Amino acid sequence: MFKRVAFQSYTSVTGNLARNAGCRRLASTKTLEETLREVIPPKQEQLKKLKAEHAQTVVGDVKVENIIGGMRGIKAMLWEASVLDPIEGIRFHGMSIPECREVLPPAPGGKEMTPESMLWLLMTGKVPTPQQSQQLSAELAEKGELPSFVEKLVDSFPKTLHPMTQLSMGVAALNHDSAFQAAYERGVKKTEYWAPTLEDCINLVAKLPSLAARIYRNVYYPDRPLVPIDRNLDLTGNYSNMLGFGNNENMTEYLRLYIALHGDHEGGNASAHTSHLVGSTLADPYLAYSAALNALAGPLHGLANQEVLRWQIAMQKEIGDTITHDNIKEYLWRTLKSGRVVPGYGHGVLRNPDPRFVALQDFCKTRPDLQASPTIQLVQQTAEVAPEVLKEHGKTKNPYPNVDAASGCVLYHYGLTEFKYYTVIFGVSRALGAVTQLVWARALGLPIERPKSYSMDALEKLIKN
Ligand SMILES: CC(=O)SCCNC(=O)CCNC(=O)[C@H](O)C(C)(C)COP(=O)(O)OP(=O)(O)OC[C@H]1O[C@@H](n2cnc3c(N)ncnc32)[C@H](O)[C@@H]1OP(=O)(O)O
Ligand SMILES: O=C([O-])CC(=O)C(=O)O
Repeated sequence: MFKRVAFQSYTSVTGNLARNAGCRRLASTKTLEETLREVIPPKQEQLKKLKAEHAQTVVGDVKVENIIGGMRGIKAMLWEASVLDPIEGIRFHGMSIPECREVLPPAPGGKEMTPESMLWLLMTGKVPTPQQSQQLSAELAEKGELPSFVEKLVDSFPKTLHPMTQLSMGVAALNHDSAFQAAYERGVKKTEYWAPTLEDCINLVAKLPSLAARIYRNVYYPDRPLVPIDRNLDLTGNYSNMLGFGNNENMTEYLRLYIALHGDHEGGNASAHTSHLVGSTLADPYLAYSAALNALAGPLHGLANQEVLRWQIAMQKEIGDTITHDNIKEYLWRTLKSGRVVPGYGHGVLRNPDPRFVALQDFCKTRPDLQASPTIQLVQQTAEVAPEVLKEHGKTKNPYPNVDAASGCVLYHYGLTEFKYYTVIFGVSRALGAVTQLVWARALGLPIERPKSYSMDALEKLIKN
């Protein structure tokens, strides 16, 4: 059994939410930048105080196992937008996923929180009003078009180039118009860095759907014309439209939830950390996020959602129509005995089922068409069997499903069957957290990242002394 209930039910949190939302919600219709101008000074003060009063306070030990174990467990980064609890999962400025789904404004006519609302929460720590969220949608739609040289660049890629490589290259090329880089060349003061960084970050988030949709069109449907951005739609409404799913409101709602949910997972995960590391050199946000996408493209991280679907479909083909727990168990053992990992299971920090997995499953549970889907049923049944098998296998510290176990099957059911594209959607999402940190790192004046490394000989010498 799970160690603790991963999160409260929607209804049980509603009472607290009204209070939380009330104290966080702004009465005004201030823009994102205006809101940031208000919330940055107290945070700068908080950091100053931490430095002055606690610079020498010890918060943990570093053991040899941490050094050789991928720095697992070392508390070593400042990250404002979210904190991951191994048992409860992610909290965005203290708010759980069900709480966010309850209070973050949806798109007009929709029910799911939008990525814009999530971005606002991540950046400011405040729940936006519906007007603020829609104002941000309008700003993103206005800035969403790609420069024509980036369109030409992306159109020149071979169809066989992985969509994640294309996304990373397209994002890097956007730095041609970086406001931060131009401001740096002009000699802008350090204390002013965050404003041009924010400008780049908003532009990046705005342009990601056009870039990602263009890659989808080029690779899979080269004869299909690309739909232009509709200034009246939210970010995901436009993305879904450009992908060719604009007439499927359920798919658009799923994408809103998916993109909002995958937005941030504290700072230590490989993509977020990469963005922060590269950004700490004062490389502009496009270069920092392009690097992050390369980390996301690894199969132990974001590419796992592609691998999960590939693996589940192969399982489906092999098992045929008689899907039983025993058949699934046998398939799981074959995967493990062949020396492969079970994609979508395990985690570097989590020690319970991922609440993002639970939220995506919850989306399926409320829709009979999704419940009837054989692929979704297979994913659900695998989640019932795999933890016991992985426990018996005895290696992974977390035998439960992570978000990638569930994210692809709904896309597949709605007709987005090209697995190699799945991580691109993750890439559209992860920008929310990465850009938030880039803005805050500049606002707080965080330094270049430079941990100390040791060779094994140097480590042995250190141990002897
Ligand atoms: C959005 C995300 O990035 S979520 C993660 C997506 N990735 C996946 O789903 C891929 C499958 N999972 C994994 O490979 C791992 O669980 C990771 C990469 C997520 C975490 O890695 P770690 O923190 O090193 O996991 P952990 O400490 O539990 O690993 C211990 C051992 O269990 C193995 N293990 C971990 N998860 C699995 C798994 N799902 N299947 C089989 N073996 C596993 C590890 O490979 C490791 O084996 P080793 O001692 O032979 O090297
Ligand atoms: O936190 C991690 O290491 C991996 C993960 O789930 C994410 O980045 O979303």
